[in-house]
Amino acid sequence: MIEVIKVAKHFETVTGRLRRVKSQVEALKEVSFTAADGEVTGLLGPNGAGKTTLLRILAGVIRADSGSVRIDGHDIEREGAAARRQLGLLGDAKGLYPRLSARENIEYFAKLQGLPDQLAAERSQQLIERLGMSKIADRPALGFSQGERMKTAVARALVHDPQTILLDEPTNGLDILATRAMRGLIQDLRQSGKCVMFSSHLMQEVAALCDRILIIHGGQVVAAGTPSDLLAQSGCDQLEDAFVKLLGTEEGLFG
Ligand SMILES: Nc1ncnc2c1ncn2[C@@H]1O[C@H](COP(=O)(O)OP(=O)(O)OP(=O)(O)O)[C@@H](O)[C@H]1O
Repeated sequence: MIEVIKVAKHFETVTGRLRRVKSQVEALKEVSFTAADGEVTGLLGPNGAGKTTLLRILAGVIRADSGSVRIDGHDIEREGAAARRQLGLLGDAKGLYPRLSARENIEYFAKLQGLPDQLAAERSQQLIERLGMSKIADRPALGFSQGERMKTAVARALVHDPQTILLDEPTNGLDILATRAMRGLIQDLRQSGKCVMFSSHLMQEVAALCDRILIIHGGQVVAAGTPSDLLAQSGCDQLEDAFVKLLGTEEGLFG
């Protein structure tokens, strides 16, 4: 379960060589929500809405300026290690160690999470089978296709069997078959009682998979609820129209 209370985050940027100009980006402005176990929560918003920033804060990769986050009851500031044990993150970078094989990449992360060698090997093998990676499992990651990299990164995020799973644009760059496999995996995770949160700027993707949807725009939650809640809130009878109305712009949603 994820509990977020009034989380805010800004970034400072400096431009110009001769005359340095400082500016500030308010990436998140007092965002609050709860994401439950056994549900898929979609984080929907156009480019630059604050989705990646929010997921990175939830995963403890960057710190919020203010507000609080609890993962399965553990405060990410005060009980960071306990919170991170419950978390699997598929981040935006998906960097793999190029000289290690897919299996070694997965096992290495399992060991970083504190799994003993044998359990790390067993869990890695289970995920390799579940994700249909047997043919690439023992090849070095260097030269992997986008889909192969994605599968390895997903296995790595799930290898310690986390209760809460954060996926940043998990189908980005995947072909139709790989996208369907990813959707199946997300549904299986929900079925087994996990709390799954994933970000997307594609309305169709979120509508197809999510029990609850959080729409963010300009660093703020502009609407939240089940798909039928969103229809009721917007007064529309099509989800696509509801999203546009709640967001106040069509920008970036249908890319
Ligand atoms: N390290 C950073 N330094 C400066 N600004 C940043 C930084 N990270 C994010 N931002 C800014 O914060 C805002 C939110 O960015 P974020 O990456 O969270 O959006 P997003 O919803 O994930 O967008 P996209 O769909 O385009 O990936 C943007 O205006 C972005 O430029």
